[in-house]
Amino acid sequence: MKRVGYWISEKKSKKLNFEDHRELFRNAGFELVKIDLTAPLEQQGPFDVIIHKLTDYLAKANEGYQPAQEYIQRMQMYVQDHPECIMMDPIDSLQKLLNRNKQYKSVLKCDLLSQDSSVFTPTFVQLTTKDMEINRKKLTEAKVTYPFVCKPTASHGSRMAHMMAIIFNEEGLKDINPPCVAQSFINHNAVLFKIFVIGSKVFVVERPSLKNLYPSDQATICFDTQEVSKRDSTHFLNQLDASDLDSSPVVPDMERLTEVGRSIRRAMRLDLFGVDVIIDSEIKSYAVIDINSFPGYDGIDNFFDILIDYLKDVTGDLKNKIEESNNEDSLQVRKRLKPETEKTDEISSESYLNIEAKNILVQDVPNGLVNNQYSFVNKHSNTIGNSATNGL
Ligand SMILES: O=P(O)(O)O[C@@H]1[C@@H](O)[C@H](OP(=O)(O)O)[C@@H](OP(=O)(O)O)[C@@H](O)[C@H]1OP(=O)(O)O
Ligand SMILES: Nc1ncnc2c1ncn2[C@@H]1O[C@H](COP(=O)(O)OP(=O)(O)O)[C@@H](O)[C@H]1O
Ligand SMILES: [Mg+2]
Repeated sequence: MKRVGYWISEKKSKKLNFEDHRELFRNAGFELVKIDLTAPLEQQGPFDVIIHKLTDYLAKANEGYQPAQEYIQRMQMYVQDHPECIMMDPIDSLQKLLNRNKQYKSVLKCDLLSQDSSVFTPTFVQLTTKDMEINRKKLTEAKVTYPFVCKPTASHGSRMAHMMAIIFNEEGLKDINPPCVAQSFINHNAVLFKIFVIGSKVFVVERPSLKNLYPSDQATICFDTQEVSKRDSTHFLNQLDASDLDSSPVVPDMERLTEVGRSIRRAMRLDLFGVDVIIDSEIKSYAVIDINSFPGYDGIDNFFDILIDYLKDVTGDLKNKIEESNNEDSLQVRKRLKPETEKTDEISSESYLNIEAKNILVQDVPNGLVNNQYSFVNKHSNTIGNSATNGL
């Protein structure tokens, strides 16, 4: 029996019904061990794999909160002392997510952004003062355009991380609340695509998003992101204006969305994460606007089966390769091996798109070729039918 150490918050554990899946893990040969971060890890191990969402503690540790620093250090020491233990989403990778400025800079380094001109991250700049002149200059230099979204620099660690403002004009610069990242607003017909990644598997779920917005003399709008992009959000900002209702519906290129997930995985060395992507309603380019560690996977019904398959992958073939290697520090070898496994896995990976929260759309990409025929699996009736891309 392989031992899987895990640490996620109580809230997340309940949301995912994590504990109810112990039996499923056991039947697959994995014993789930809940990690107690307040106690030494050596006595709680050994762990073959560790899965976690430590972003909030890491944010607190960065702020100097001592208990959180101890928890993070405990985890890091364990992984350092046990190179045979595979830690998903290493702390260094999480650090890049916690600060939106660093996060967007990391996205810019993704190979996909240099290879595919239709994938981008909207222009952004970090603002650290309320001084309107300084901010005006920085925004101009960074080519940030009106309207823009002001996002707290810290992406995790408190409710404030999700309180944002949309600034429409120069007068609105007085509403900037530093430290924040200002990012050009991209009109996307109020449709958000959440890419959910579980190792080499990539899923896409459609969500409501913000309506199209234009530069104007209107006052700054403040909003809580948790109210606008959930499956059932019905915020006034989700309702497209009548003049935008006619614009053509956004049809996602599943292969491109899948590649966004893979490319970010390669660049940021993450295993369990989500990417928020919007498609520019004018030029149809794909904008990466947010990366989340261990998201809710809402809409991925068989999340645990897929996670278990991934655990089998990383504790099976990959681990054998690591153990066979005695030339180098095995942790280093593991780090270099990850992209290799990814390449072979790519052939078998599938993408799922949840349409109107009822249908799961399965895209077949045989041998990496894009196939325009999709199969809808209705979750309620289990019936299967076919539809072409433009039938969405
Ligand atoms: O489930 P958690 O741990 O509260 O984290 C949520 C979660 O990642 C959520 O993603 P999703 O499940 O809705 O895809 C994130 O939503 P957004 O991408 O819409 O912001 C939340 O931000 C996460 O909360 P937190 O920032 O506390 O990690
Ligand atoms: N640059 C942008 N252009 C248009 N809409 C955006 C942009 N950035 C964010 N949004 C909207 O705001 C929501 C929250 O932004 P996001 O960066 O994902 O914050 P959070 O980390 O709180 O999820 C998104 O789901 C999307 O609806
Ligand atoms: Mg988001």
